[in-house]
Amino acid sequence: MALGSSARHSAMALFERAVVNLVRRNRIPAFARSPRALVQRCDTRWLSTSPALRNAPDAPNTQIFHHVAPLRLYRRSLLLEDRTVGLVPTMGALHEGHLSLVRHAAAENTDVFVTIYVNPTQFGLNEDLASYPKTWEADLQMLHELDKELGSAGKGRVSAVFAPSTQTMYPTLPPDSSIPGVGSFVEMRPLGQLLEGASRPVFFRGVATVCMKLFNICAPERVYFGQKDVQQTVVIKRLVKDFHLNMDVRIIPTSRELDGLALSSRNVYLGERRRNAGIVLSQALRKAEAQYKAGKRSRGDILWPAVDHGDATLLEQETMEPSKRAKFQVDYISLADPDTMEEVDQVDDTRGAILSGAVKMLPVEEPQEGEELGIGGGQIPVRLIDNIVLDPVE
Ligand SMILES: Nc1ncnc2c1ncn2[C@@H]1O[C@H](COP(=O)(O)OP(=O)(O)OP(=O)(O)O)[C@@H](O)[C@H]1O
Ligand SMILES: CC(C)(CO)[C@@H](O)C(=O)[O-]
Ligand code: BAL
Repeated sequence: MALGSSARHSAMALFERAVVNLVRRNRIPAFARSPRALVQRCDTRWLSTSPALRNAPDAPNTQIFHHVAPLRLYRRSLLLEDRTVGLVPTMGALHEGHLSLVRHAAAENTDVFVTIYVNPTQFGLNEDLASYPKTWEADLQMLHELDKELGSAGKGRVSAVFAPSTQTMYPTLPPDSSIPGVGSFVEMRPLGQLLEGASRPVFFRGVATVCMKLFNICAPERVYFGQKDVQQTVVIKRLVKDFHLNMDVRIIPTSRELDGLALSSRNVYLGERRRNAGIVLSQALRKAEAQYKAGKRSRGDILWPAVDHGDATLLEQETMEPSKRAKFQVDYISLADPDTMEEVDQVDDTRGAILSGAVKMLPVEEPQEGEELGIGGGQIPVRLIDNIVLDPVE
């Protein structure tokens, strides 16, 4: 008999409670208390369905979860075995940057949970939610390959992928992306309204809210975030501190292309012309960093070469033929305090600072026959962000 979705959820909750009670009262035999045995009855999917194959060293090891109850059950069973969980939240469309987070998580934990969920509440009403890249099968394949590699290296394994629906993540529907927004949200003010938050007003409300949910569901010992999204890392650290969340936050260095462009899921929309021009941001930030390394501490001294480089590159593009150029808008170049992301006039040597920037790559003009234009034919505007940490000086 098919159950309706709320009946299924209640059944799952009852099942979970029953199992936990049995485990507490020691009524579940040892073999059945293994994480795998416990979740096999739930609606999870293995990358391999054969138990014999799963036990081989390079066998598919990762379970896919779409619902909260079975994942919680699995998490609790890991706890009973003194295993630790490192959580890597993502929006999918995985690339080497994401894999680097997983590798770091596997080096410090017995089990890595990767979440794949394109969270609607962090996208404003006019942002690119609808066109955000979705590459589910390729993502699973990448995680599977990485898990095999981790298995042979004797590291922690990618034991769970959590890919919930929006109904699961937002039980009180619908999720709202409007300002001020109706729903249950976590917000950090003014931190979430600065820089990225100024251009994407609901972004950090959505990020903090969905991460709070993911943290509550997965109960990890450690959470892993990329340095590329620096303001997001500050928001997450604040979330963990202000809400007394019992987990450590790890920040992993930005993975880059050889020329310095930060890897990003949205890069697939750039195409060759915009990709070549998009390097302007990382170049500009490097110029400002060089000033800091040369002993400059005032805002003007540090930032002017970055702003100058942006202006000069833009001018260069504007004087090219429309069929060759890639125009962009600089949203901001910032020099900010590492804990508050508020702009600073002078860098305090004991605190250091964050150099960051955002540019919007505009749709390409006069696309050419045979030109590599990226997904969307070069017509989807692409927001690029990047940053450099200016370390405190001893
Ligand atoms: N180049 C990178 N190096 C290190 N971490 C990264 C990199 N790109 C993304 N991450 C991290 O991966 C996690 C998931 O990010 P997300 O799925 O949004 O990918 P993304 O590449 O940042 O996509 P987007 O195009 O939305 O910026 C975040 O913690 C993010 O900071
Ligand atoms: C942290 C995150 C997964 C929340 O949706 C997202 O903002 C991201 O991928 O950086
Ligand atoms: N990596 C941040 C997710 C976003 O841009 O929505």
